[in-house]
Amino acid sequence: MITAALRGAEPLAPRRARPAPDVSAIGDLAADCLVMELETWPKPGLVSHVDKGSHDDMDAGTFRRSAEAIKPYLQSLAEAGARGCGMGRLRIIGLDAERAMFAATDGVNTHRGAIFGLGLLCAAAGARAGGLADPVLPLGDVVARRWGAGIIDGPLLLHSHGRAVRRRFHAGGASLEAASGFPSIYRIGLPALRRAMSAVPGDAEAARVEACFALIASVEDTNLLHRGGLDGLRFAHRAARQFIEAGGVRAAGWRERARSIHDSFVARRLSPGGSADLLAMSLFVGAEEGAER
Ligand SMILES: CC(C)(COP(=O)(O)OP(=O)(O)OC[C@H]1O[C@@H](n2cnc3c(N)ncnc32)[C@H](O[C@H]2O[C@H](COP(=O)(O)OP(=O)(O)OP(=O)(O)O)[C@@H](O)[C@H]2O)[C@@H]1O)[C@@H](O)C(=O)NCCC(=O)NCCS
Ligand SMILES: Nc1ncnc2[nH]cnc12
Repeated sequence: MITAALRGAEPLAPRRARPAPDVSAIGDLAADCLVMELETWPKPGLVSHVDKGSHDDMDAGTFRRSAEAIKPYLQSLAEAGARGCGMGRLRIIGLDAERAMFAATDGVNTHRGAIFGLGLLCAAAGARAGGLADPVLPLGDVVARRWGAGIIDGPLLLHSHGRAVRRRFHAGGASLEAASGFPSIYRIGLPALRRAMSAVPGDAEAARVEACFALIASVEDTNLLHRGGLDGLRFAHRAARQFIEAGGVRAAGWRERARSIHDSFVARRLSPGGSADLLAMSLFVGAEEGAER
């Protein structure tokens, strides 16, 4: 379902006007993007098809079950967007998706952040497919305009690591990212994907690695703050920035360097789950809007 250019060896298609997407395909595409994120290695500290990174309570199978379980809810969010639903309705579907995720993973939090961010982007894609949003408006702007205020004014989760560290470190987290129209996707994730796809055509996994490192280098990831505090966040930013500044996946020996950074995150038990989610969202937006845009 995901575009061949993002999955494998084909070059990107030239930029062109696209027909309105089919609402019924949005949930499948979003779930495919979650699997593409999983199937990216080396990703510092994160779970992949190769290893469990800094985690001992989840592996690739846990993530695959989770992606499959939340797919129908991502589709429901797209349909709700196409019907013009407000944030209250989206939140109810999002909370149902969280319950389905926990049931599929025996209580492990694999995709709570992705349900939130990717779910809102699915709703935006639905609104666009349903003719309720300007077809040339980026999906992030659709989210910010239609649901930004509802996101900021929404109820807080009572028991979340994110809430505690956001208070302690004054971090914005997933809500601010979404309410601001996903600047990390448009300024960092998508440009990195495009840059790497033209530098190493035919290696879509390398492009995903580049985007993952670029995101880790700048995102204020509440998972890193939760596990490593400010020192952990700074360590992650520095290591990922050095990888990108050394040429990223365009430089000879990049895979060994990326693997060694992955090992250094595992040694510190750091896991940038927010950046992993933003990688999946960048793939989704790239496929919906054209990664070459
Ligand atoms: C509004 C919510 C997002 C509130 O959630 P929370 O209060 O937890 O807020 P955040 O701290 O903002 O983080 C939520 C998750 O978002 C990901 N994330 C982190 N930083 C960012 C960022 N800067 N930008 C975007 N996204 C970010 C991250 O999710 C991923 O990591 C989780 C797995 O991590 P793991 O290391 O396993 O951590 P834990 O299991 O928590 O602990 P330990 O293992 O360390 O013990 C996983 O969820 C990934 O997806 C953050 O965790 C939202 O949840 C909410 O209100 N939901 C209600 C439904 C709703 O409103 N839906 C709207 C329509 S869909
Ligand atoms: N691949 C991954 N590993 C760990 N946490 C994540 N959160 C989202 N994707 C993840």
